[in-house]
Amino acid sequence: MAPIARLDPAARAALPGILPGWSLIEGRDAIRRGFRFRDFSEAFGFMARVALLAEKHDHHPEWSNVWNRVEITLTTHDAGGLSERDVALARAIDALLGEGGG
Ligand SMILES: C[C@H](O)[C@H](O)[C@H]1CNC2=NC(N)=NC(=O)C2=N1
Repeated sequence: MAPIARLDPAARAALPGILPGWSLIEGRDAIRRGFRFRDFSEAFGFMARVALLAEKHDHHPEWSNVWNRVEITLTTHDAGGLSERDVALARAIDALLGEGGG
């Protein structure tokens, strides 16, 4: 299997424009976004939908949930940092919420 390429500097610089809701994590080649819902049921429903997306992408989040909050961190373990897989999954997650348009 071909190795997964990490994002090059130009792709990295473009991230804020492509994924405005996501932030680069200090000291780690990863992006993070926090989500807040009405209650646990809505948060967990969102997580279930993200889980299906993750399986479809064969790319899986690091995440946590506290009642109505979900925090998702994306990085590519097989690449040792950010790759296009993270960008694709982040965009798909944003699209679940009706954001990002394409
Ligand atoms: C074998 C399988 O395709 C890999 O282990 C996938 C699974 N999900 C993954 N998810 C993430 N976030 N990074 C990976 O490198 C990764 N690799």
